[in-house]
Amino acid sequence: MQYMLPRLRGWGESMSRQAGGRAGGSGETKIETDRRRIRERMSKLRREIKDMKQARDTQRSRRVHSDMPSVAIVGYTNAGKSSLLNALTGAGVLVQDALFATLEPTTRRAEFPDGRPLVLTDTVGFVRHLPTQLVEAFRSTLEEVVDADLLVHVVDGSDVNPFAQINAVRQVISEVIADHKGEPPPELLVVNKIDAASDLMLAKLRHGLPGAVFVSAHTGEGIDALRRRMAELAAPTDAAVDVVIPYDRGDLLARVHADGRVQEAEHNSFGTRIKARVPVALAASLRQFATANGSTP
Ligand SMILES: Nc1nc2c(ncn2[C@@H]2O[C@H](COP(=O)(O)OP(=O)(O)OP(=O)(O)O)[C@@H](O)[C@H]2O)c(=O)[nH]1
Ligand SMILES: [Mg+2]
Repeated sequence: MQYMLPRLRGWGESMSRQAGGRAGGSGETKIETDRRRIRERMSKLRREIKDMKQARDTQRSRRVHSDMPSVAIVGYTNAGKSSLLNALTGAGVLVQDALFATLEPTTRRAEFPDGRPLVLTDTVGFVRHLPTQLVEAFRSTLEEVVDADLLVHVVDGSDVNPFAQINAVRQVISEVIADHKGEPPPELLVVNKIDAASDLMLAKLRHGLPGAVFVSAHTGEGIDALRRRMAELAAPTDAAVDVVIPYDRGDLLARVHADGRVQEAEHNSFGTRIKARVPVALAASLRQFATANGSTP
């Protein structure tokens, strides 16, 4: 943070608005007021981030056991992520014309057009040149990103340079993924604020981002199309099984361990009782061994 203060005029202005007006002590110049406000805001952010970790861990462990696809809404700060969550779910999450209006991931249940449930998580915004201390803090909130089945990457189409925002966000995502040594979830680009974007910029974006969906969280335009794209991309690739695999089917048991995520395993007189999430094709081969209360597709 410290190293940013000298060149933070633009930020300072937004932060001042966010802090609620431009009081400013007597004799303080505008830039001094801004710097003081940023300092206050950042120490508040640091405290709040510390408190979030525990709640997040609880939320995440719950989700691992859920069959619902999880979609994380990511994007540059102020792109309209929270507005999009509201447009998709009617959640009533805080929306503000301010940097870092959202300080912790918010998860809501939603439905695809065919009625299948999903969980949608609104995340903390990204910026370029985030001070090192804060990168660390925010990165931990981005664990949500690593666990997602799909990333809905929101871009502000009314920004002067949406392409730069996209690159900055992708850079942060790839760093987060590299830290977790995981595979990046698929990404769906969503250009938001088309009601406010210029025709020229929209034309450039349509040309440069052929797979993107164009929406306005404000007017609702494109939201249904977005829902349909999300449903296509977040189709579950695995299924929950609860089976007893006989001891002479060591081959199947080995495949469950190799290709699936085992939640519980115990040996009984009939075979190995196993609860796991496995690829849909393997679930079909296991169907014959389903337990009475277990379910296979
Ligand atoms: N014109 C227009 N403005 C929008 C649209 N969506 C969001 N906004 C405005 O953009 C600003 C930021 O919206 P948020 O939803 O808080 O953005 P965010 O990405 O969650 O921001 P952070 O949580 O701060 O990272 C607010 O002033 C919104 O009213 C839209 O479709 N059109
Ligand atoms: Mg937000």
